[in-house]
Amino acid sequence: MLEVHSIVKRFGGITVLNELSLSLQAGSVNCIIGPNGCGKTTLFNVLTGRLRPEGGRVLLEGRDITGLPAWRIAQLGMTRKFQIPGVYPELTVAENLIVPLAASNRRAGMLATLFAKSEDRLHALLDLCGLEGKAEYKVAALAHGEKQWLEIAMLLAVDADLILLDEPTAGMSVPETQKTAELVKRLRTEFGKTVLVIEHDMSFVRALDCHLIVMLRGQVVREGRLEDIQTDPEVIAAYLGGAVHAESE
Ligand SMILES: Nc1ncnc2c1ncn2[C@@H]1O[C@H](COP(=O)(O)OP(=O)(O)OP(=O)(O)O)[C@@H](O)[C@H]1O
Repeated sequence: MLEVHSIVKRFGGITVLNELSLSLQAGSVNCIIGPNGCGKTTLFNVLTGRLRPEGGRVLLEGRDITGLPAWRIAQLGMTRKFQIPGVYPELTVAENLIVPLAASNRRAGMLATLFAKSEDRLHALLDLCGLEGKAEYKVAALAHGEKQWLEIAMLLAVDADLILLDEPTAGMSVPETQKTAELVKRLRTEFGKTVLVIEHDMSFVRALDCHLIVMLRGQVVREGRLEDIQTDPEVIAAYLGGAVHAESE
């Protein structure tokens, strides 16, 4: 699905991404972990076209997308959630989903059947984000966690193949965090999506039970399952020690 080759990104004299490489299998869930400032969000900005790298290449399903504008990369099938919910607070839950549904149907040239087809998809999306009973609520009235789930469903509505989530559980309670992990897993199991998540919350990482990518100083230093990498001395020193400690507090 995604191949990243030797990406370099500098800000002034500081190299934030230092020949970073990684690849994602289609239909997999992956989680990037790493200490503050190691370049996780910068990587997302490069992948999605918000930042142009000084070196390296990004291939999406074999196609070179390096340096393309963000709107074009979104059109080609990569979509992204920021930390803060990107929802329309003055619209209802259903309306928030209809906007991206309409956009994706129009792209697919299905304007004539837009409403008939969207009805089924709308219900599937409401079910995914657990908001079927609140379809007519104004989004401004939702809890923080509900807004985050709604936005994940909005990403699914545009039908991109690769979904990037930047700290989707930030500001969530423990039950909300667990529910988010279940939702993210469903993106793969029910919808066949490839998912790349940045996350600090180790209870979420455990619940997600997925392929982990450990970043340190702008590079990928380890990959694997949590049980394999959590015993790695470099990972413990760099990140997991502090995170596991934070979880137990
Ligand atoms: N636009 C920018 N201009 C200058 N420096 C930047 C810019 N964006 C990020 N940086 C710097 O690059 C480094 C990596 O930042 P980045 O946000 O990618 O890290 P991160 O791993 O996502 O951190 P966190 O876990 O705290 O979100 C930091 O030192 C940050 O200050």
